[in-house]
Amino acid sequence: MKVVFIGAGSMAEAIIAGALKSGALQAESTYVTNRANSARLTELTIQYGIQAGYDVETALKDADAIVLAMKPKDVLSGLEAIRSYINEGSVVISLLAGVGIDFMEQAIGDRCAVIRSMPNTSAAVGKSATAIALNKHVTAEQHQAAIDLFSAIGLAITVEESKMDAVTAISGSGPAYIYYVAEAMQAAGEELGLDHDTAKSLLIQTLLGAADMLSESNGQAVALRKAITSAGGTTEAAIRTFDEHHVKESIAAGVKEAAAQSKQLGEAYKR
Ligand SMILES: NC(=O)C1=CN([C@@H]2O[C@H](COP(=O)(O)OP(=O)(O)OC[C@H]3O[C@@H](n4cnc5c(N)ncnc54)[C@H](O)[C@@H]3O)[C@@H](O)[C@H]2O)C=CC1
Ligand SMILES: O=C(O)[C@@H]1CCC=N1
Repeated sequence: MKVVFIGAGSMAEAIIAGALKSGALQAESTYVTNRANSARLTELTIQYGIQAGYDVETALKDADAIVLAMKPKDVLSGLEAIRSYINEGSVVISLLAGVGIDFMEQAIGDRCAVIRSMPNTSAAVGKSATAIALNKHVTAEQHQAAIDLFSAIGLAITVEESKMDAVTAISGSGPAYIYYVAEAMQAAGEELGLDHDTAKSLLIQTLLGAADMLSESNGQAVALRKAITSAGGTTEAAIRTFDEHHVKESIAAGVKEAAAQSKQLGEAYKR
């Protein structure tokens, strides 16, 4: 499968790395281009053995899928670059936050498969949570190929496009919320007298273990928390303090604000 990435940033690299490793992509038929940074293209060629360069004709001709991997603000220049290579059999996969399917259809013509996706940066370690939304031209085969590509970098599910703001707020930005909690726990551990590395090792293993427990129990967060919380014990003291500070409500408010921001950013890319 010939796949061309328009944009050579961190999301493109994360997907390329995961998909090459899993065999969903082959180096000889994976192309990447960017706007200006040729050193970056050389770096990707050396690291992954993929095809990188500025010869758009070679890259885009007969491509099975074109992945838009630039920042949303550059979407029009990206769509303009690919427009003359699009035909009825093309598949355009967008990674761009907030850019609506109808916006892309208007720029390249409402004639080929367009798949809007929202991965996250954990793609770099094969653990993205990716949601995709499809336009009406996507065939069952193209849908499966997209699921296979994103499954190579983690979990891949299909949603209605109207859910993308919620998806972005939960899993697109989500890793950052966990890092935010990690920052606070690391700082508190050090204030309590642990050295930096000890606090870090304990914290990382605690997050990994909790994520595995949550996964194995099929998301039973409340039950898992209660199992740790002894009456009159330390966890109870912590949770009581969190509740006094309305931490749960604050997190929910933050997630909702992210969704509102996603919606607002998307207004500029709607037709
Ligand atoms: N970072 C994240 O957590 C997530 C990012 N995304 C989306 O992924 C996309 C890419 O993000 P990053 O990789 O962080 O961006 P980045 O800024 O690292 O890379 C963007 C690349 O696009 C290239 N580019 C821009 N216009 C171009 C054009 N017309 N033709 C060819 N190349 C062009 C730039 O040269 C650069 O190589 C964004 O749209 C973002 O919304 C999606 C999910 C999560
Ligand atoms: O913060 C952002 O806007 C992007 C979208 C999801 C993750 N990062």
